[in-house]
Amino acid sequence: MQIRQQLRSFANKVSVTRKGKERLIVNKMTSEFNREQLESVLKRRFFFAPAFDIYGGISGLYDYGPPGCAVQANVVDTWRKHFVLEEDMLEVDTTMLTPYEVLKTSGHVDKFADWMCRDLKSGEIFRADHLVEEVLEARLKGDKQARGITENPEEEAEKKKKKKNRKKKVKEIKAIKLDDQTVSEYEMIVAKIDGYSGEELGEFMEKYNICNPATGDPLDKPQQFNLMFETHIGPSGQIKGFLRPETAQGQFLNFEKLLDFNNEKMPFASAAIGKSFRNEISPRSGLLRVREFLMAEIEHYVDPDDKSHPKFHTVKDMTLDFLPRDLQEKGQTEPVKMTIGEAVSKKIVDNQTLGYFLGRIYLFLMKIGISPKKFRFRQHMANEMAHYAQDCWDGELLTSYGWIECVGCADRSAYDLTVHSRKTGEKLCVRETLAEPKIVEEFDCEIEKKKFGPKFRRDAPKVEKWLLSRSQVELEELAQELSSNGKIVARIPDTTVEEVEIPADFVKIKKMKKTVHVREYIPNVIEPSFGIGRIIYCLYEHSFWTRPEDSARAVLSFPPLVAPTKVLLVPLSNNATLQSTVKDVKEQLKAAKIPFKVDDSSASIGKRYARNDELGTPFGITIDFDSVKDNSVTLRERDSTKQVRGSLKEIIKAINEITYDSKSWDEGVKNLTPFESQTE
Ligand SMILES: Nc1ncnc2c1ncn2[C@@H]1O[C@H](COP(=O)(O)OP(=O)(O)OP(=O)(O)O)[C@@H](O)[C@H]1O
Repeated sequence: MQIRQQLRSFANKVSVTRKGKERLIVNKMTSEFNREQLESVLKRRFFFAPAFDIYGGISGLYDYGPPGCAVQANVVDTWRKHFVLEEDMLEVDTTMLTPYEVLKTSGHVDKFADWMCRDLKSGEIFRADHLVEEVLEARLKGDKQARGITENPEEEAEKKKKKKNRKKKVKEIKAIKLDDQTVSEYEMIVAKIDGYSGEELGEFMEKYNICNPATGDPLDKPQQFNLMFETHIGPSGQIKGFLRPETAQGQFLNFEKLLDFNNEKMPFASAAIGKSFRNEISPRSGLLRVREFLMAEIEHYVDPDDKSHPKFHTVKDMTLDFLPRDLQEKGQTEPVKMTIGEAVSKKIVDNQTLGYFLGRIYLFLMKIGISPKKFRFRQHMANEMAHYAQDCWDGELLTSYGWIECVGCADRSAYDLTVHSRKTGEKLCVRETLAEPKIVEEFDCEIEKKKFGPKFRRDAPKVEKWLLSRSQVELEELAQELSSNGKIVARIPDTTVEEVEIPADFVKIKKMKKTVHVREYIPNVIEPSFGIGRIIYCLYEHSFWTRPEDSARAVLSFPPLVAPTKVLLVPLSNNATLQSTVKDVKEQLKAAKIPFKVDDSSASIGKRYARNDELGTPFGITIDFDSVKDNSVTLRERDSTKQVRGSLKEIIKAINEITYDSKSWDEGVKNLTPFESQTE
């Protein structure tokens, strides 16, 4: 929820116990998990690599290689089917280049920023909150050491092992005892680190003497740094713009066209998948904090008076891990298990539509292979959210860097449509014909049209349009302004003057009884927002393990649905007799649209399988001399290394059912013959 976090100057402080940001210090994974080994596999097998590598790279920019691309394509495909198709969403593809005006109106130009501070000597730049956090955590750790308090020995050993390879700002931890008061102050700051203003961070830096941790040189006061990449559109350099920091604004701006496309029916949702750009001050933790990343966002438009969801019953009995704000306020970090139905009925989750999407987000993540044990929904604290947001939950995944926000799900109220409507004068609202006409008391705006031309000249149509498109709340304010000042003074978009003065005799704004046939409202927006790259990195961690009998043999246990290649085809040997069968099997796999790779190298079958376990290939088909005789092949399952034998037709059927119909291995191969093999 970047925009909500960045717009928190509206809601200054966060009293959150500890948001799961990347933690360079605490590795909460099981002791078997070895991040260096995973990273080495991902690098060696070219899942991804630093962009512009041979030029030295630029931090926060990465290229995906063939397996990384295939995983991404499969995750995006699953997302599209799970949300866009199953939920009848309207997908749009909007431009990444966004004019200044749009992002000024949305609040990004003023508020989409983090705090940075500069080393006065070397010019090195630090992200202020990360720096304060890391320095204080290091001092707290030094204090524990000085007091002889040891942490979990397993974790300690793991950390020592990794310490050497880690590039950290805080290089050394000195065992220095702090007084109790300082310890509790440090702990409180670290716990609430997400919510401090630049001024407060500056005060901590001064009070606790926080300098460049590597050199001890002094740092400048924190300055706000806008995270958007600025550019100019067109050769004149006159049109200022930005690379978009989220896809959401492009969707809001198309609201009217989408509503029309949907035959004016509500509720409905738009969706977009596309790159977003954020000039992060200190990109780190691999794919988790980068400067260019793929987002998949949904904007679900709903009646503010009725946030029920027709399919809520399909998720209401799902039990999930929730970390609500009241628990966080009490310092609790353990989530509670609850059904979505209970969370909504107790108003822990604000409404059914939000609850419905929490359920759908969870199901999507499980489908692509995220571990249910490393997932939780954490609610934003009341003052962590933007002032307009009604409720907001982050889908967080546990990684070796700690709990990481991978999906945000917020009720953004009517904020975005309202600000864009105000700015452009376009009504971004829903008009619903009422079953029965209603008598209502409403503000009405009558204008003396003939007076507008002579006074406002070219601006006249814009002033008229602006007045006639005001909402009820705005009309009430304008009526008060007219009665107290005798005129309206307003900034009206695209007029030739900065402020327009409308005299009292040009316009009458009065409350009157009216019979209305139409109800007009600005919809609220429920927004699930996915960072695809972050999710994929978590999937890599959650899928990674090594064979107990040989820790050098790494496996990526992707579900077949998202695995880059589904089948490894291995001829038993290079004997020419097998060639025509191999060709035949290839053709049949192609016809069945099953992505496969052939490994006909001279390496042993076991080695060939092991190489592909690292790529997460879920199935192996072995072609041997019996295959030539009777067209039977063996099928090997990556995780269990179990094998079965059957005709190629039966094997293809089993692969398809396991991959695309979510059948388990046992179910998929129940009619095939178990096969004992010495190949592993
Ligand atoms: N720098 C980034 N690199 C990779 N993914 C990101 C980055 N920033 C945001 N995302 C992804 O986009 C999703 C939606 O963006 P949102 O604005 O909610 O994030 P955010 O709250 O700014 O994240 P953070 O607090 O970690 O910076 C996040 O849940 C995350 O998955």
